[in-house]
Amino acid sequence: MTKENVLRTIDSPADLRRLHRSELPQLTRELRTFLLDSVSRTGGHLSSNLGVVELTVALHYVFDTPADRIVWDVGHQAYPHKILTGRRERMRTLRQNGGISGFPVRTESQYDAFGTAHSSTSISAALGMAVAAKLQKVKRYSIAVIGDGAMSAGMAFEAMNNVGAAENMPFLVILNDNGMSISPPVGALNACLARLTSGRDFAQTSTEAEYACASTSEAHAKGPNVPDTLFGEFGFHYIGPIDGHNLNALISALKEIKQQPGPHFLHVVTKKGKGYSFAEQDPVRYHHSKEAFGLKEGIKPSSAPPGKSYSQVFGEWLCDAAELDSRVVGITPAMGEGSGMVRFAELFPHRYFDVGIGEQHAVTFAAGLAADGLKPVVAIYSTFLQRAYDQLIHDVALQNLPVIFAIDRAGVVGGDGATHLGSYDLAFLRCIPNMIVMAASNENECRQMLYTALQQTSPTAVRYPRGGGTGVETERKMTAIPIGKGEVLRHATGVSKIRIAILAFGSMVAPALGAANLIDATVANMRFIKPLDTDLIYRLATTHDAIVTVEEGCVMGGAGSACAEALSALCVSLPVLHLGLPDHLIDHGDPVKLLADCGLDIPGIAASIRTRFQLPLSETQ
Ligand SMILES: Cc1ncc(C[n+]2csc(CCOP(=O)(O)OP(=O)(O)O)c2C)c(N)n1
Ligand SMILES: CC(=O)[C@@H](O)[C@H](O)COP(=O)(O)O
Ligand SMILES: [Mg+2]
Repeated sequence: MTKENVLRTIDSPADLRRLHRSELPQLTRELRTFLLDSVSRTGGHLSSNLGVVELTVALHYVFDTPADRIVWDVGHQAYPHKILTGRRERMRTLRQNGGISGFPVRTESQYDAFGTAHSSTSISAALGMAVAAKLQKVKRYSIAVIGDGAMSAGMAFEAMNNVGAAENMPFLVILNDNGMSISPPVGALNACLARLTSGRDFAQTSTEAEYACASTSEAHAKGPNVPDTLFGEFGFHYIGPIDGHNLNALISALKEIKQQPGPHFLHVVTKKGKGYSFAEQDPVRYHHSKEAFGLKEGIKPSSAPPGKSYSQVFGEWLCDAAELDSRVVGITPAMGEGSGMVRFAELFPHRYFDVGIGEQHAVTFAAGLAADGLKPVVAIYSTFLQRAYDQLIHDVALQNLPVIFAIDRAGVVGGDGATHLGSYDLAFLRCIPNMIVMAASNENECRQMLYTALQQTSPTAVRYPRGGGTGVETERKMTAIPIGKGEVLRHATGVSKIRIAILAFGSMVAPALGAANLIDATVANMRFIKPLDTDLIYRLATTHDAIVTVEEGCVMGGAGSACAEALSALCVSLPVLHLGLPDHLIDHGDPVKLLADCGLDIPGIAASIRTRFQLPLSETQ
């Protein structure tokens, strides 16, 4: 091969497996260069991918994919895997409308054995696959690749607790230990891993190959019942830790593992951001880039949109609230940066709890804090709150504990796509007794709603979308909003023959106002999904000919459904149109376009109303 052309010849792992082992180092160099170039053009997850280049090459080199199954935990590190499994050219479409996903998706490729994006599912899924292979008498390997951050979640431990189901089976868990979650790691497991990696003098050179082989055989010599680490206690043959950038060591270890019955646990140590100095130095910033960036310059802070994001508004409010009330504590399940809590963590280190990836624990931990007199604020993305649903009901709501849920990324999120869609929170929160649920229509209202939440003695949720809002300034002064009260922002002027009232929720208030200007409708900012302002609904329903509800959440069971239930209970009958996120998955892409595709922008809302109520264009423009 001539220089710099190996990657071009790899259209599938079968091509990779035809390479001579001596050609692999060049392939990994080209793969890393291609990855960097590609992500710098599209944006997306970077540091984690840079860290698994050698591991990905080694896995596809040693194992017979797609027959052998690889489950990538979270899947944000699966870009090298995508590049090597026939999607090299499509990387330029990554996370864009109609392009390939930033996560493994079964329908995208036969090499994506299992869809991931929410963390810590890989061991369970791969274990299921191993057992399925055995029951179906198929010979194939099942492999979970899980990061040290994802490993700390309850699900990973539930799966390991069940690993006896894979006794003597070709089952392998690879722990990719880069000593980082998105943020620096937290917790006892991390400390345990740090002891493992520092306690053993694992070499950084080719001698590691021998080390890996030796320790594999050693593990087998001991037999499955001899624990040598925490993972050994669970029943794995523990191998490692080995240098995850040493291709020879990786290949030797994997080949050795392949020869022996499982379950195996291979502990590899990698560097997040490997090979790109900006990312190596600042893996937190380079975990993910929202957009394209110059490789020489790196990600610029100036690329942030003008105005405050909702996460910033939340973070500022949290600092102010903590200043005012010493009972306020902030909790994040491993999303401190994304949730806007960096300043709070600096100012109030003893009142800041990054509990690692552990949404269930975060919520019940908050319930405990609230039970004993504190004011816990759980900052959580809508999509990740799904994981703590029972804790929300059983531990918080049933005991009516005043936990505040600051629900970020509610609605369409953009590049992360269907797995991260914050579509369901309104529907799944509004049916829980004792809950108060608000949706912020702009940044200032978000601040005031959070303040309102702090005054409550019941569990209270404030939801807001990813990114910025309307750009309004936040007032320093905080005033509680009357519970369960909406407000009319615009009155129809009477130009239209059909008098329409739009009941708008949260982020849909602004586009609803825009649409109302086109079709001449009344617009109410409902503010509360629960308790709903039924007086306002009654007043509007009895003075208008039709009601339209608009929300950035699933139409089924959401805020609009709550309004329909209220109308029915009030015995008011009139035509109602519900607008919101449809009953199908919303893929990745530009969030503005995705919302427009759902008819949730100004022209879309106006068009849906015109069509439904047969408003002539001439009458309403
Ligand atoms: C249930 C869940 N909570 C939070 C996240 C957000 N998240 C994505 S990657 C990540 C860090 C994962 O760390 P690790 O597994 O060590 O992988 P690394 O990024 O270090 O490669 C987090 C917190 C998620 N995807 N799923
Ligand atoms: C993979 C994952 O879950 C996170 O990295 C997520 O992509 C972050 O999303 P935000 O960019 O919205 O914080
Ligand atoms: Mg990690």
